[in-house]
Amino acid sequence: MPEYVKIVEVGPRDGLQNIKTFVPTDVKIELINRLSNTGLPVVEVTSFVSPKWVPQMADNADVLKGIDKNPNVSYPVLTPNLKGFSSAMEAGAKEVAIFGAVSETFTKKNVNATIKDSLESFNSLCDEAKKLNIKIRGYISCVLGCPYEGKIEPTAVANVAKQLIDMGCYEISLGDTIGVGTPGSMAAMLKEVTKVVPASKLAVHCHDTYGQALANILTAIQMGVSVVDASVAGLGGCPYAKGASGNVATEDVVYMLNGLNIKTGVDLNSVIDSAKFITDFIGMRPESKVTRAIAKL
Ligand SMILES: CC(C)(COP(=O)([O-])OP(=O)([O-])OC[C@H]1O[C@@H](n2cnc3c(N)ncnc32)[C@H](O)[C@@H]1OP(=O)([O-])[O-])[C@@H](O)C(=O)NCCC(=O)NCCSC(=O)C[C@@](C)(O)CC(=O)[O-]
Repeated sequence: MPEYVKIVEVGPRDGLQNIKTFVPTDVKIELINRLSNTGLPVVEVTSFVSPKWVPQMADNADVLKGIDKNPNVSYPVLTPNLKGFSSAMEAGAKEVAIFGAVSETFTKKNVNATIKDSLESFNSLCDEAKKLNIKIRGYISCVLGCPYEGKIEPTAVANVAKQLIDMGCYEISLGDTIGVGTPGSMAAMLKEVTKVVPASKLAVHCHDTYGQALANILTAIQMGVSVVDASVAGLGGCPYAKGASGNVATEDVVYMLNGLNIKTGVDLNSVIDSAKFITDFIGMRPESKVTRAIAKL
């Protein structure tokens, strides 16, 4: 087991992107500022995607420019293409994330391209990013199952992961986009992917649709993965993945890792306060069982 696990907070982006009512820019900024003071090392801020496709992220530049940048925190943003990349650069991004998938149908629905074309487009984006010394994180969606195509072969995940690493991604986040994985399928997928990309360059990004996220994360950690994506209050879901529900809650991941004596640097109570802040605003109960138990909600 690792001594330290890096938690990548995706709530302000993945958590909010699927919420239909527009969350005002100042609320997004306040959420990110609060999360930045919890000890989280990475807070994904927003996406520079088409506002027609994801209206909730239309204020991307204002959010990125408006937050108080904590020098101990990285603030990546999603960029689907060169247009998004150049807007992200204008707004001062220092790290970007590209997002591929292993399912043709999902890729068409999510970025309106084939897998091949989307990877070619990401390759051009990576060339630009490397010229500017911008760090690039790579996502792969549907690694344990696709809402449209069902079962996904681990070798297909390994193939895309290798291509993203070769493009210059420093880390690949493996997304169980619709939360259908189990410790069994997670282990089988990681066994294949680690043949071509070392576990030290992998992260897991688990949605909790079937209640398997913590078990899947523990499996990944036991196999050498030490980066875990999570979303405050368990908010989240890709708008282009039918049936996607929230990400694993950051509070639940921190609680589990605390119990394993694995350091995260994250203060659980501060994350719970951030979870209450955003769920009070949205008018929902936090999905996190830890927050519900501790805050008696
Ligand atoms: C990729 C596109 C843009 C293609 O969308 P398209 O419609 O094929 O794009 P296009 O190139 O034909 O352009 C159409 C219009 O969009 C504009 N446009 C084009 N690009 C941009 C941009 N970057 N920013 C702003 N505007 C843009 C472009 O200028 C044009 O404007 P118009 O002339 O009609 O006024 C679109 O499909 C898109 O934005 N998709 C993003 C979908 C998305 O954000 N999904 C959620 C994130 S992925 C996820 O959640 C999964 C993850 C990462 O969490 C991991 C997991 O859980 O699996």
